[in-house]
Amino acid sequence: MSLLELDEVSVTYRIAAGDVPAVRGVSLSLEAGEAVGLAGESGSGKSSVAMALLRLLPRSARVDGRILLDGEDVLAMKWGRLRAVRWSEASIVFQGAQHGLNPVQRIGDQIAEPLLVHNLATPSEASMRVRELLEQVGLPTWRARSYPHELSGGQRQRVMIAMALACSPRLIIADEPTTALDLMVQAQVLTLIRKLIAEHDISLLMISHDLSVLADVCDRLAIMYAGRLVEAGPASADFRHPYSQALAAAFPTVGDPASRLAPRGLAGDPPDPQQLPGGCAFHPRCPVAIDDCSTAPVDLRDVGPGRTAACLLVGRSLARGN
Ligand SMILES: Nc1ncnc2c1ncn2[C@@H]1O[C@H](COP(=O)(O)OP(=O)(O)OP(=O)(O)O)[C@@H](O)[C@H]1O
Repeated sequence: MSLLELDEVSVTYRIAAGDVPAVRGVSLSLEAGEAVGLAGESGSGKSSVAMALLRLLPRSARVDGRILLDGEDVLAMKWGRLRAVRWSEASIVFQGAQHGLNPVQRIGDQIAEPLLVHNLATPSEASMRVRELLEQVGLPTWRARSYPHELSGGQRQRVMIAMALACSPRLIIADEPTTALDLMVQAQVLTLIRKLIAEHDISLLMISHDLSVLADVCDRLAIMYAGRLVEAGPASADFRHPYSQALAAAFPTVGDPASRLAPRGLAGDPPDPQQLPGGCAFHPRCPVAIDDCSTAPVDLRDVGPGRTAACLLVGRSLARGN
């Protein structure tokens, strides 16, 4: 049994202007000990997937499909069970540490909070655990008495990671954990994440718009476009879907400043979810699209060992001369 299984998961926001289909039928599984990356441009629905996993979406969002965490149906959980699952079985590290920390509470108290709220430790056990966690994320133990504004962005992100580890969850969901950081600090935090998931046998679902960041940490990658998965496969192998290829070309290597300044291969903008093009939603931006791409429905299908892609043209690539 997979640790996490998403079966045809959709997220629809209801707003005054109608329904926003942000996530459309995403199926994905994550095995124990595995690190899976979820990539896609801004607005592709990655964060909506992450928030749906622990039912953290606003009330305006409707989630359909099934989400199984260690075999248990997250969408059917009673409130008390859901609270127990959050932090202890799965926790989230959010984008930009500054949003996740309370500015008027000491770092140590914030890390201890999930342990105390879940009755997993006495106050003295919790403060010992806080020291241990600070060491694990590479911060001196005296930092427990600091306030968030006394820390750099990288140090705050380390605190967020310590909080996520506090209750020893089996799964960590990391949503753009390094996006707000400068390149050197980004590399240090990625190294830390790699080390912690290996040492503690934690599964990771990591979300980023930057495929090179994900490829650095993850075993498998799944690519989203306009709310759908367009490709999933091993992180090491070559991508087959034209969108994945364009995204990979836009971010060729971790921390390459040139690629940030001049993303290649991705002209135009993603579609408005309320006005999705027919056929393959990527066809208006696709450099190799043919007429059928604008009309024919495209589902994920096997295109190689452990790899699926939703593109009519994959497999016809020789004929296209690529
Ligand atoms: N509360 C909301 N109400 C209405 N629409 C929303 C809401 N939250 C997100 N959306 C829309 O859902 C779509 C997917 O957004 P989401 O944040 O999941 O994408 P993302 O890939 O994580 O992007 P980013 O990297 O910018 O966070 C977008 O079109 C977004 O505008």
